[in-house]
This record gives sequence, structure tokens and C-alpha cells, in this order.
Amino acid sequence: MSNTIRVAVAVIQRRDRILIAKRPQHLHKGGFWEFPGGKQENDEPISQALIRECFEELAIIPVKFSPLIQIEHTYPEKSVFLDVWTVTDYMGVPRGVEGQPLVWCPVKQLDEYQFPEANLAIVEAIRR
Ligand SMILES: Nc1nc2c([nH]c(=O)n2[C@H]2C[C@H](O)[C@@H](COP(=O)(O)OP(=O)(O)OP(=O)(O)O)O2)c(=O)[nH]1
Ligand SMILES: [Mg+2]
Repeated sequence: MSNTIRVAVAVIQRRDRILIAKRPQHLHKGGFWEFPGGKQENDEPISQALIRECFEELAIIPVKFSPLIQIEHTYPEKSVFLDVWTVTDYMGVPRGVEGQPLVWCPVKQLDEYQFPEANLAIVEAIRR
């Protein structure tokens, strides 16, 4: 699909908790919780997109990360290809640079938050 958006997504893990963020209301899927991340830029390696988005949104720099899962999903408005990475080490202290609320959510409690549809498979992958 030509107009599929490629997105780098960070599942940032500390012990049994995952860092989730609330998407700003004005964006696609605004108000839903998400794993931090964003669109890959032209000619940008996906790992670079992951690092850049973590820095832009959380002011941290991932240093240890590995691929978790890739998901293609079509919403009524657009199609996305989520390239999801587990981040197990990073420099800095995460903060919501864009004012977005952050929660360190225990893996067991991820169901209590409302995520975009495509994220169901991510939550399953985290639990495997
Ligand atoms: N970051 C993120 N995006 C997700 C998740 N699940 C999901 O369906 N998406 C979708 C929503 C958006 O359509 C797209 C990500 O785009 P984005 O709005 O975060 O991109 P960006 O950070 O580059 O934002 P911008 O520069 O365009 O404002 O992927 C998720 O867990 N995290
Ligand atoms: Mg984003």
C-alpha cells in the first residue's frame, strides 16, 4: 500500500512496568493511550526514527533496544505500519515534553487503558 504510514513505536520497559503516554487530543487517535513513537522520516533508518521520537516526546535517548513486533493496520482514516521495539535501557529521565501525561503501567494493568485498535497485538506480544 503506497500511502501506509511507517511508525517507530517504543515499548519502554523498567522491571514489570511499561511507559505509556496519552495522545494529545488534536492528533489522529487523540485521547487514546499509546506507546511513544511517531512517523519515520524519508530515508531515515527505523532505529533512528525510534531514537529521535523518544527524544522529541520524552527527552530520553534509547541505548538498548530490540525488535518486538511489526503490525499493519488499516483504520477508516489511514493505514499504519507499526514497527515496535522493546527499549530496555536509555539515557535521561522520561518526561512528557509535549505536555502529555505519562504512566508507568504494570504489564498486568495494560488492559485498563484505552489504546488504538492496532495496539491489541502489541499488548499480546509484551505478555508473551
Ligand atoms: N506513537 C504511536 N502511534 C500509534 C500507536 N498505535 C497506533 O495505532 N498509532 C498510530 C497513530 C498515528 O496514526 C500513527 C503515529 O503517528 P504520530 O502522530 O505519533 O506521529 P508523530 O509522533 O510523528 O506525530 P506528528 O509529528 O505527525 O505530530 O500511528 C502507538 O502505540 N504509538
Ligand atoms: Mg508521536
